[in-house]
Amino acid sequence: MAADTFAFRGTFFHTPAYGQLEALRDAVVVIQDGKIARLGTSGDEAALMREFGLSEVRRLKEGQYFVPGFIDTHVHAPQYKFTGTGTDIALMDWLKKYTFPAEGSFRDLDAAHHRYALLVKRFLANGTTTAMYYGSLHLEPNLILVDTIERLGQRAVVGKVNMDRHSPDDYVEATSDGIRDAEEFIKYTQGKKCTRIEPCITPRFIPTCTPELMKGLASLAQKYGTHIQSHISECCGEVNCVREMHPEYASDAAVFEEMGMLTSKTVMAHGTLLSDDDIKHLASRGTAVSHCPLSNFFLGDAFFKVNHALSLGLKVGLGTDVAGGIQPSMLSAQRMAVVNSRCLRAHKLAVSGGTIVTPEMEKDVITFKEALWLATVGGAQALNMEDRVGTFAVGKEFDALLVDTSLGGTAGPFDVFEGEDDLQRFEKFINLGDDRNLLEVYVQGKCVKRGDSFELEAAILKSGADSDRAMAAATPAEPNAEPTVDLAHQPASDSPASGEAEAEEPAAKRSRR
Ligand SMILES: O=c1[nH]c(=O)c2nc[nH]c2[nH]1
Ligand SMILES: [Zn+2]
Repeated sequence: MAADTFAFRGTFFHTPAYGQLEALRDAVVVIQDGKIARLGTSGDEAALMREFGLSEVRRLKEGQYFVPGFIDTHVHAPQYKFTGTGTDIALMDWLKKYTFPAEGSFRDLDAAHHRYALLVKRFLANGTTTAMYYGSLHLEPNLILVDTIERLGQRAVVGKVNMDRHSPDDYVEATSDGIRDAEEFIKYTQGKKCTRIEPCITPRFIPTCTPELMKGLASLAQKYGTHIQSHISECCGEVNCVREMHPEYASDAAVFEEMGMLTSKTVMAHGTLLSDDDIKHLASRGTAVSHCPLSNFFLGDAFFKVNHALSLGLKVGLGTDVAGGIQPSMLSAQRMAVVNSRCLRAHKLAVSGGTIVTPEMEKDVITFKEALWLATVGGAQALNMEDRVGTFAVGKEFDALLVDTSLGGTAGPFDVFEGEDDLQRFEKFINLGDDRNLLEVYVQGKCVKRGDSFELEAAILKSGADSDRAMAAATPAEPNAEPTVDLAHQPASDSPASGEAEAEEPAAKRSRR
């Protein structure tokens, strides 16, 4: 048996169609070279073992299931630092007060290294096998983010943030520098030839980007075939600001269209204030929206209507939008998507002033099955990865979570009672589960997290190769003080005393020697 060929027998849950939860029971799945090579039934087991030279097929225990890995289509990597705080103000002030200072502090590359290791581990532990990340403005911390993702085994689309106006003096770039650094970031990321990691063009949002910058970035996206991400029609403050800045365009979508930003590899976050015409326009370009329900509750001012957008042909994925969204978990995002849809129904009823729930009101409601589809297939579509991930099918890469629903009592987040079938157990996991239920996390057929161990990093550590780097990453120093970066007065090459991580020389520094 080839070392990279193995098989499982058990129940695999996935959502091949919107709202359809399929349980492949007593299935035998053979994984070879990271991909699903065969998907059979228990009756095929002996033949599959012979065909692939397998000496064993691992059987899942009762209450254990596989589900496709979750795909988070919108995360601000540096904002993980303040997730769970700063929830008191609207977007434009929130950016100034919390976000820009936090992102700027990643100029301290040791801190960046330490924080990004914690971020990627947290997301993998919560079952996010693929993430579309916003990085920060400065080039070097973004290279560290890419290195960290590579080392820990996550699949990701990563962008260096660009912003050349209406930004703080110490967190802004000249247009030409921004385009140059974005290109350097793309080359660095593509140069790794890591099939799990793809670069992305990332103009922060229209208010902080000149047309010249956006057009230059769109050319780069075309030249290198990259993804694009930004924010669109996200809240009243942003939309009103864009209308003032660009009275010649009817909407954010019209601005992005003119800048060449709407492609079939573009993901726009939020879209709560998109008109039907905008949605149809995005759909005609193959552009997706990342629905970020929890963040929309805090910063978005309005509901994104998932079912309505899908009915207009839009691609829709799900995002945590850390840190506008305060929970770094796609299980939480799924629950919030359901709650969002129920709020929409309640809102329509309230507006009607009556006590009759009409079929029209019901149309917006989604269940956990639709939410799971958004977190897997919808995300895969948004990232143009549908042929690779999102469901269990022959030829797809094995990105999967081994879920255990049998942790009872205080060892787990929920209890299972007599007579509950596997569908009920699985629904409990989606609605109540957390990282404790995730025994193993697979990306491209590799177990990247098992129990408390991050397996790729542990292997580097064990092999002794690059051991200083692996050691530092495996045991990051705990922060004991706020970094004292004063971006207004400190040159980029300075290393401010941060007290966070001191052990490792940042990979980006070394890689550029
Ligand atoms: O939720 C958000 N988070 C951000 O960082 C951001 N920047 C622009 N618009 C944004 N929205
Ligand atoms: Zn965002």
